[in-house]
Amino acid sequence: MATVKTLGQFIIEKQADFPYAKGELSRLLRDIGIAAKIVNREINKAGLVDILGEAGTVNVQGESQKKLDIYANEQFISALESGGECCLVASEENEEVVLLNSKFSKDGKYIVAIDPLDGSSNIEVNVAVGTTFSIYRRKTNIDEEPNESDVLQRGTEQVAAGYIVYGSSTMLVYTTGKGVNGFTLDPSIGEFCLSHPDMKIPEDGTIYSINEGYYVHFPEGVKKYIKYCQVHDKETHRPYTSRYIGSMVADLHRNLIRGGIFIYPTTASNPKGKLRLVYECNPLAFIIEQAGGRATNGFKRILDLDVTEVHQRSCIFIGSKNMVLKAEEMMHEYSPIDTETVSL
Ligand SMILES: O=P(O)(O)OC[C@H]1O[C@](O)(COP(=O)(O)O)[C@@H](O)[C@@H]1O
Ligand SMILES: [Mg+2]
Ligand SMILES: [Mg+2]
Repeated sequence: MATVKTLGQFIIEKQADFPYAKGELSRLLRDIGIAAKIVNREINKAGLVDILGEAGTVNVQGESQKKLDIYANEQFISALESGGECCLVASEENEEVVLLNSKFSKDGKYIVAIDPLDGSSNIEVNVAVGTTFSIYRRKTNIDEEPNESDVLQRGTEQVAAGYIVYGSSTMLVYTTGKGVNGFTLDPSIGEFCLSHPDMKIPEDGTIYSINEGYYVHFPEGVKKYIKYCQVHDKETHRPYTSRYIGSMVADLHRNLIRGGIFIYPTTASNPKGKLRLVYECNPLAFIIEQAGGRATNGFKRILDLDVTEVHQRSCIFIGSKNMVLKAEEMMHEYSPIDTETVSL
């Protein structure tokens, strides 16, 4: 009989990969798993409880916050605070970084950046949404008060990252830099169980994922790439299929399993891109790279981008390696960046 391996068991087992590990990161990942279960419980019965709709507040991005954005944010922050391994949180829903001050967490060695609810526009319509998380070691000493500078680290400094997708099933997918593993929540035992070991994204795919509603505002290189995807060419399995859920986590998860590319370029309304580098692009880029894929801003590796602001935005080309390389080729040819004037 197949034995299940829970997330907790797997994390402890993998701790052996890190000779100096004392279990802090394992406990931190456990805390994120606990908050994910609580948020999942509310999402599953969203229509029955007063958790749908607007919260009546606006976040630092100028977006109106949904009740579920706020609820998820509170659940993750309180789980991290009571867990004691994290001393500071950067969240999409908080303008300032959140100092965790409980007697346990103030000495926490880790920083967590989080998008508590990704795909907010899909909450009310019962379409998959997600959570993303990124974990760093603090840069400030244990006797110093952690601050924003602890968050302004390049994606290459992540010690772990992952996402939770709340879809037809709920899955938690994460990496600590040694491959990517996926766990499905079994509601009957209330545990995330290993269901997708050692996930790899196909080097090529036939799915492209971009909001074509903004087509006229896209850089020429992106327009050319979309046309490339739509050309009829049996040999290269084109035309590709267009799929766009509108929840980045769900679009990425599909492409991780099937192969494909997700692009959120610069647009007229978002000249620097829409998605946030620290808690959307960096964690997903770490996952996709660890699964054998590629993630750039069309010119430079996402994980190498300098981080100067907590809510900084970036454009992103992410997914199957050869598809991203092709899109970059188009960007270099049709939308070259003058690196003299534009810092990447
Ligand atoms: O509606 P658009 O402009 O295509 O944007 C959709 C994108 O915005 C997001 O919803 C932004 O994330 P949040 O919902 O966390 O703000 C992504 O999940 C998604 O990929
Ligand atoms: Mg998001
Ligand atoms: Mg969000």
